[in-house]
Amino acid sequence: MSLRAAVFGAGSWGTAFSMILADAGCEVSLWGRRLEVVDAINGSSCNPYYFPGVTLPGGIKATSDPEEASSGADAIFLCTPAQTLRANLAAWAPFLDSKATLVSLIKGVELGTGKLMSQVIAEVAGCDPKQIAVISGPNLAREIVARQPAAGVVACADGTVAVELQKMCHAPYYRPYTSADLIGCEIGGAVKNVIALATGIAEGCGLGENAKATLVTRGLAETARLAAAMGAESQTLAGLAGVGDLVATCASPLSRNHALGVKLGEGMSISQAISMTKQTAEGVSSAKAVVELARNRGVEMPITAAVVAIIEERMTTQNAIEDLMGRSVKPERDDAEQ
Ligand SMILES: NC(=O)C1=CN([C@@H]2O[C@H](COP(=O)(O)OP(=O)(O)OC[C@H]3O[C@@H](n4cnc5c(N)ncnc54)[C@H](O)[C@@H]3O)[C@@H](O)[C@H]2O)C=CC1
Ligand SMILES: O=C(CO)COP(=O)(O)O
Repeated sequence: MSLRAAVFGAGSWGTAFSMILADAGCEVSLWGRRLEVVDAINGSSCNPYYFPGVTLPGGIKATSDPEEASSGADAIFLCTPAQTLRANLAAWAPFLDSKATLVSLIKGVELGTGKLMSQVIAEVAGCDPKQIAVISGPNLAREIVARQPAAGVVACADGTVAVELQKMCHAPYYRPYTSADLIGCEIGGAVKNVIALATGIAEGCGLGENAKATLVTRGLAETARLAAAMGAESQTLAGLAGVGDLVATCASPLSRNHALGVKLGEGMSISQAISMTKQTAEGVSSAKAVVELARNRGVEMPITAAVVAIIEERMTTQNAIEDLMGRSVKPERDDAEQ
C-alpha cells in the first residue's frame, strides 16, 4: 500500500516536492491557499502560476481544505514562507493527525523569536521532537521539476523516522541522505539565503569571481560558527545542507535570493527589488533574525551583518565592501593560534 503525504504550500517548492513524493510512489495531497491554484492543479495536472508547461505526475490531488489535505497522512510536509509558519500551523493544528511526522521544507529563521522552523513546529504543534523532521539541500525547484538529478538531507532525531521519510522521497532523480542534525541543516539552509544575497550584490556591483568565492567561503565560515554555537555537528555544514546548498544558491540565476541581491548591487532600492521578486526570497527577512541569533550567542557574522545593513539602507554596497575589506586581519581558522 502506498504511503500518504500531505504537502502544505503549493508554491514552487511545495509543488516540486509533491512531484518528488508522487514519483517516489506516495499518494500526495497538496494544500494550496489560493483556489485558482488548487483548481488548476486538479483540472490540468499543472501549476501554471509557478511551472507553466510542466505536467505533474498522477497521484497529486490539490485541496484548499487543511482537514482534507492532512487526512490519513503518514507525514505532513510544511512549505509556506518562514514568517507565516507559526500562524498557519496554529490554524491547521486541530486537523493534523497526532501520529503524523511534521517535516519542515522551509529555509528561514523566525523574526523576533530567532526560532528555527523545527522549534516553531514543536511549540505550536506540541508534538514529540522525534516526530519533527527537516529536509534541506541544493534543491532549486525549477531543476527538480525538470527531473534533473539532485540530493538532499532528511534530518530527524529518530533514525527510524528519518529512514521512513527517506523512502517516501526517494525518487529516480532525488537521492535523500539521512541525518540526526536538524539544527545544522536548518542553519545551513537559512544562512545560505543571506550569503546568496551577498554574492548577488557583489555580482550586481560588477565584482568578479574572486570576490564571490571569498563571500561563499567566508560565508560558510560564519555559518559554521553560528551552527557550532547552537550545537550543530560541523560535518553537516560540510555536507549537502551546508556547502552543497550554499554553492547551488550562490551560483544559480534560478535562486530568488541571488537574483534579488543582483538587483540591489545594480543600485535598486530594497522596496523596488522586492516588488520585482514575485516569489519568496527568505534571506531578506531571515538575515535580521540570523544577526540577532548570532549576537545573542556572541558569534561574529560580518557578511550577514553587512547584508542587513544594506537591506535596512543604513549602508551603501560600496561602504559595506570597504567595511568588510577594512576589518582587522586574522588567521583563516577560528581555532588557529594567534
Ligand atoms: N523554490 C525553491 O527552489 C526552494 C525553496 N525552499 C524553501 O521553501 C519555502 C517556500 O518557498 P517557495 O515555495 O519557493 O516560495 P514561493 O514564493 O514559490 O511559494 C510560497 C507559497 O506560500 C504561499 N503563501 C504566501 N504567503 C502565505 C501565507 N501567509 N500563508 C500561507 N501561504 C502563503 C504562496 O501563495 C505560495 O503558494 C521557503 O522557505 C524556501 O526557502 C527550499 C528549497 C528549494
Ligand atoms: O533553497 C533553494 C535551493 O536549494 C532555493 O533558493 P532561493 O530561495 O534563493 O530560490
